[in-house]
Amino acid sequence: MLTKSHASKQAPKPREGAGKDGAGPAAPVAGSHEAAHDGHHRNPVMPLRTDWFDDVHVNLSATERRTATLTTRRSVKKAYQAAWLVKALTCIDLTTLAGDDTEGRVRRLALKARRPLRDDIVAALGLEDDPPKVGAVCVYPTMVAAAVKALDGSGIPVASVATGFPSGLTPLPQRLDEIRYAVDMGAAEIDIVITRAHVLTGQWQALHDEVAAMREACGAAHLKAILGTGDLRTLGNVYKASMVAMMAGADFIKTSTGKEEVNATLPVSLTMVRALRDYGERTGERIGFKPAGGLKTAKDALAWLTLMKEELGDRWLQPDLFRIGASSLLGDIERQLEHYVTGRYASAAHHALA
Ligand SMILES: O=C[C@H](O)COP(=O)(O)O
Repeated sequence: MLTKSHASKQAPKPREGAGKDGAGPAAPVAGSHEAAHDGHHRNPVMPLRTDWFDDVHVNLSATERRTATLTTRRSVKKAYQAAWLVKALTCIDLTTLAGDDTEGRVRRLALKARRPLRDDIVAALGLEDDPPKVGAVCVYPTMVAAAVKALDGSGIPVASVATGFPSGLTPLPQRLDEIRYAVDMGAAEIDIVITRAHVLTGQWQALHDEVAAMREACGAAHLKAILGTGDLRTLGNVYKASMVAMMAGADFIKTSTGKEEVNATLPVSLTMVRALRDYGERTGERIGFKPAGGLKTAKDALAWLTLMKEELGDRWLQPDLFRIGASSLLGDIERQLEHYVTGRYASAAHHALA
């Protein structure tokens, strides 16, 4: 599905200052040994290397065939499904990004983030000693302060969208200011949106410069780069935009805003995950992946967990490298877990929030 003129199977050694093919240094230009305030390693910025993707072509039908098997094969056996669903829950970026958001809604979401499962379900699963919580709460910049306050002491980070989300079409200085505002308010993660026009017109240096500037504005906060894949037209563009975002220091690459006509799909996700794997092979960096937008069912969560496990291995099933961005996924996961422990389904209204 991905073809390159050079042999992609030759897995290069992790970076120690030199690029894979010896054609030039892959050394970082900033922050090589940086850690975020939570102690996690940061992906350093490296110069743009278009030769890493110039000759990459992504075969759409092969990609679709590969992803079709993810949902038909029984990769996750029934007995393990409950454990996988709990795992998925810990990787959710519990999100509210609506025009009618209020601080009250954000506080209710934070309560749900702290205790995403009812106590009786937690007890029946034998998880009382270490009850699960979600990966992060994701909100608009003006809601960050309320979210930080409501999550105080929980260890759950607040993620903020920024940079003129969802279109990203406000002037760059304002977009950078928006990042700094969200960080000042206490956001530990910033979900930026890229300028899709840079991808559609092949302006890779402009895209690199933009994301690198955003990363600098993030300071110690992690940068998650939303590609808006539904706007990018081809899987080749998705691969290239993923590569450039990672070169510019993105700690995570994320599919969608949830506001495009087409949001997270498995073929797009496979393409991004392959880019992430190729980038890791060339540089030694572990980049996170966040599918987002339109993911609503436990079945969706299992499909994406299977993708991560099969393509990248168990290390990418942890919230520091995998998140699912969703405003309405938690309810179905809770419903399925309730069914697992009680043998019956409650009505959806019982799991109305998130
Ligand atoms: O970043 C997360 C997305 O905005 C969530 O999209 P969703 O509302 O379709 O779940």
